[in-house]
Amino acid sequence: MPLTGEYEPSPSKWAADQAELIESSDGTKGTTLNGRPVVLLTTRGAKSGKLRKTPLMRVEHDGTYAVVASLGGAPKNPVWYYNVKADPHVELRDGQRKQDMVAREVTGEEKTAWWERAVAAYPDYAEYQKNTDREIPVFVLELA
Ligand SMILES: C[C@H](OP(=O)(O)OC[C@@H](O)[C@@H](O)[C@@H](O)Cn1c2nc(=O)[nH]c(=O)c-2cc2ccc(O)cc21)C(=O)N[C@@H](CCC(=O)N[C@@H](CCC(=O)O)C(=O)O)C(=O)O
Repeated sequence: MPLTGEYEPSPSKWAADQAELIESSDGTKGTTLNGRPVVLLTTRGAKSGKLRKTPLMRVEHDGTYAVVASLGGAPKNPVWYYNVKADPHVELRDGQRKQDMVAREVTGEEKTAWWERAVAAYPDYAEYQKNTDREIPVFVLELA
């Protein structure tokens, strides 16, 4: 069931602009960062109930996606992490394809495997993790 509701752009201009470019071009523009593919995650705000759209690096393996709550290695999780914990029903846009998904935070060996895939997709994640004591969370997205 697709997420419906009022969209509230991110106050982070660069993210909001990229989200807007991806959506307004039906996923044909704005889908890279530093030459690496970017996807768009729609979550439901845990307090406002509004739709939030968050560009994230594309991490995919055998048809399954993961998203990484890196926030550049900041000491705290991004807000969208808490939205997903509160309501795991998300929408993932990868280019022109949008899918309703259920997000599940991974731990242990599963996390280790997905972390390797994430770093392969976007090597900066390894740097971010080095720069913070926070263990950067990873969600696997499964078809709803
Ligand atoms: C700025 C903040 O955003 P955030 O959810 O913390 O997410 C921060 C970043 O992760 C986000 O900007 C990402 O898009 C940044 N980012 C990546 N961020 C990542 O964490 N990982 C990535 O791989 C990544 C890649 C990426 C690629 C391109 C790009 O343009 C941005 C990229 C935000 O939106 N804050 C809002 C609140 C949003 C919200 O969800 N509010 C909740 C309530 C929250 C609460 O108060 O409990 C609600 O609506 O109910 C605000 O301050 O008003």
